Amino acid sequence: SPTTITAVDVLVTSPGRNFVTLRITTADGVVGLGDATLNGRELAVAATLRDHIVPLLLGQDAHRIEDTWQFLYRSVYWRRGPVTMTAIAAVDVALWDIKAKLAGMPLYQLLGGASRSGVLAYAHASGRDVPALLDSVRQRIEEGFRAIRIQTSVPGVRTVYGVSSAPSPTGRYSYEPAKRGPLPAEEDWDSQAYLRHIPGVFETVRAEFGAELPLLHDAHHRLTPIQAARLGTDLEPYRLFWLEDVTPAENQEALRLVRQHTTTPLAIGEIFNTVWDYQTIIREQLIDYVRSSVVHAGGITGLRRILDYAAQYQVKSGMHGPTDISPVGMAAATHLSLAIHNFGIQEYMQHDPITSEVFRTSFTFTDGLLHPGEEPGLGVEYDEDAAERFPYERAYLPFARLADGTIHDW
Ligand SMILES: O=NC(=O)[C@@H](O)[C@H](O)[C@H](O)CO
Ligand SMILES: [Co+2]
Repeated sequence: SPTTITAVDVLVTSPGRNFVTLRITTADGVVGLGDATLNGRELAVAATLRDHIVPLLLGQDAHRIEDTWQFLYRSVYWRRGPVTMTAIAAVDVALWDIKAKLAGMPLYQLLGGASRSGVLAYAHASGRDVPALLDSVRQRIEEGFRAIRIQTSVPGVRTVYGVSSAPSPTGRYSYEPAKRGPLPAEEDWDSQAYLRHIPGVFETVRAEFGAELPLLHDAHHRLTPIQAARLGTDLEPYRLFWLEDVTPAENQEALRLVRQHTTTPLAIGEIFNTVWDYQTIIREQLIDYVRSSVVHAGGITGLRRILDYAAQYQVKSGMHGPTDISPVGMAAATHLSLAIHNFGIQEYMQHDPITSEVFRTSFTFTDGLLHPGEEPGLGVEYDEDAAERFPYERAYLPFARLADGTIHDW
């Protein structure tokens, strides 16, 4: 039939950073794109797709999104996990792209239409010291952002998460955590120094920018539950929009202790990939925002189900949107963020301009709001010739050790 899948290509390219893209083509020549990028383990997903999933897709009907999702989720047998769920996500998003193109409408219309005029985005501001941080906040405000994540260095800690060491070629200070090279970079960490330092940083930022500007902060899994409770309490006077990944959450019950101590809103889950990772923390309302992106949580089909579950408990979306989510993933997120009712906020780190030589997007960022645009489907084109100019180079996320050498969460 015209919607039979006749080609499935796994495309690896590195315009500014590594990306994996799945391209599905039907008999009548309709093309769908899915983002399959898993930062630091890109080739694991590429191999899962190329060696195991592509043979299952050829000859199938591209219209059957739900059945394909259930087939891939259950027939793999070894359920869940970032590699499997990212591979399933790429298939899912590519099929939604095709279906929306066949329907002649932008994907958000197929998901129920717009529930708001635009998608509130937040940007990253960072600085090795507070003056540089304040400049970075000013720059983001000038770019039109209405919500800003604050990350800065910590006295006594040589390196630290979220702070770019030098401007990118475009002068943009966006922070690309993965470093190209044969081995991952080792970073140091000191939770007590961090806990002593951060409240004063927000005191200064609030004094400089006032009480209204929505401020976010990412603790990046580094605190114990009681330390997380301490930080959440100390930050209450600064009324954060959210405090993210405040403690590792494989043990979802750990958030009970944090919740008992603080009213600072909590966001968790960018490294989660199914609703089961969230079941306790959503049902017990231990978090306020679900951080999963479309790319790592089983696609539109997977993430929409997590967010519908979250909506029953007044928990909202806060989709992950770093540079290691490709423009395809960002477009999918923007469509879903526009359509769902329980939208919270959308992370938007802005890719290095070189990325747009491969990915041509039609989503817009205007006056602090993203909009997916009116192109049929996702609204993204992939330039395969350009992609070949940027060969893959292995890159790793850093890891952290404490002063005595003990491995710590990065
Ligand atoms: O909230 N954003 C983050 O935590 C990111 O910077 C993640 O460390 C990277 O995207 C992992 O690839
Ligand atoms: Co984060």
